[in-house]
Amino acid sequence: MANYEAVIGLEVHVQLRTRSKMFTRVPTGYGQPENTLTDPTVLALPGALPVMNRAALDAIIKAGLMLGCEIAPVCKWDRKNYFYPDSPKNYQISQYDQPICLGGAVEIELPGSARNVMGEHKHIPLTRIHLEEDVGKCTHGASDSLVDYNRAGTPLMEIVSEPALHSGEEAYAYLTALRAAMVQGDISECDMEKGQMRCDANISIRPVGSTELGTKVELKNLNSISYVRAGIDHEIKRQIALLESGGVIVQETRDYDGLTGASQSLRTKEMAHDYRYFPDPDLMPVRVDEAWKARLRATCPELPFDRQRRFFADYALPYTLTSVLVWDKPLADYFEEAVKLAGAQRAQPIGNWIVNDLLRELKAGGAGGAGGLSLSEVRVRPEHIAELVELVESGKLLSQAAKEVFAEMFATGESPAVVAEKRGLLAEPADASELEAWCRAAIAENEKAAAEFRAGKESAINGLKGPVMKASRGKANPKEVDATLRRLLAG
Ligand SMILES: Nc1ncnc2c1ncn2[C@@H]1O[C@H](COP(=O)(O)OP(=O)(O)OP(=O)(O)O)[C@@H](O)[C@H]1O
Ligand SMILES: [Mg+2]
Ligand SMILES: [Mg+2]
Repeated sequence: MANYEAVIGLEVHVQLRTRSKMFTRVPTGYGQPENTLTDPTVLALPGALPVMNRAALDAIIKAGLMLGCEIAPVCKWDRKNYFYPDSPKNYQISQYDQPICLGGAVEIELPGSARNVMGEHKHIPLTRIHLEEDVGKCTHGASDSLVDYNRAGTPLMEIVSEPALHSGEEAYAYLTALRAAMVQGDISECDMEKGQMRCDANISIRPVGSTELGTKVELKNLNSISYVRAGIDHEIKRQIALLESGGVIVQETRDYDGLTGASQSLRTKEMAHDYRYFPDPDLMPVRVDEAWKARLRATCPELPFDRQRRFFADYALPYTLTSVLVWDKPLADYFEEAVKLAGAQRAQPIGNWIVNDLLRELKAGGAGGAGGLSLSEVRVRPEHIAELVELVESGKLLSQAAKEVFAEMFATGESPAVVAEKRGLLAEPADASELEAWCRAAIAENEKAAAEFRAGKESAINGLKGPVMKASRGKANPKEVDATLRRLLAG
């Protein structure tokens, strides 16, 4: 049995988050009554002419810059001709041989050996990104079909990867990274359930070691990232089984059903469309100069993996924290705001409070338990987290008390110092002579621990802290206890 390698290229369609459509002022939208977001241009009534939406061009140029594409100095519009009711014009305005973005790459991370271990990174090269208009939506009933043109004319970009992915897992990682970049760049919300991001997967297999590409099968209607992963893995198995049993792979488009996990042929190569592309005579080519690019480059956010590398370098933050923070831009911004206030040396406890405690409360929806709050609705601000960490680090708040303070602060939005004061949770500044007396007593009563510590067993000091804390009824400042014990033990 030969060993096969899978080769996968993805075509990803992303709706741009513009207020109006690609070639007319009609607003874009989802969930409105059918055929209300239309006008003569959307409906292709005689005499209607397209006018380009600058915001859509801005968005695709920004996307291209974020992904390291070359922005073509000149690009043009072409008509992709086909006859189907989802397009009243009988063609779709797209870009054929002169797309706006060329090259570039999507950086991906594969799963690590464990959840808390960083996985391998790869750069998946892009072929191109072009701009086109979305089409309408057909709903087929038993005896008739209905068409809704609300979606028609929505700015849509198509991101085409090189055939450089090799498994469903890699495709999953690619789509995750791409979606995060587009969401963080405010280019699209990429909600796959609303069709704002859609993916076609082209899949072939070849014997390991071969450099030629095999015959590709295109999978359509993959409407979640998990379905893409499952659909690809299913198709790879199907192709291998077919070749192993002496069959041949035919170039075709298949439909994958994420619910049943089965696929069926939609059309084969013989039935493929001939789109008769030609330049659209109603639209001028687009020239993108340096100033336009520079203006958009200034708006590009740091990509998640770049931010993660900076978090490692600047804050020595562990992977378990960075891998949660960087995928959520508002959360990572919140973290950095708190760090700015409390100092980089406190980044780790700040990260812990945010990733563990704040996120848990957000998921639970706060004290009311309504479930699912967003960061913008939360009353705890970064300065509160910074202050809380400072109180703990200075020894004024013990960790159990800090948890109580956090819960109350989350509920009321009061500052941690105010909450701690009000509830009498602050550690009392110990009288120095009293503290020293407690420490001397603890050393005298725990000769073994004291001797072990003096002999170099660092952890033995913990056996002495307990009695001191007990004597102080939990109010002593642990930092001061530690310092006093060390001074006495050294003397
Ligand atoms: N043999 C192959 N095996 C796997 N992937 C392939 C193979 N050949 C091409 N691809 C991938 O298929 C995709 C082709 O997309 P492209 O939009 O260029 O053409 P298309 O699918 O023919 O056109 P359309 O947009 O009409 O679907 C790319 O992502 C490319 O990497
Ligand atoms: Mg394509
Ligand atoms: Mg295709």
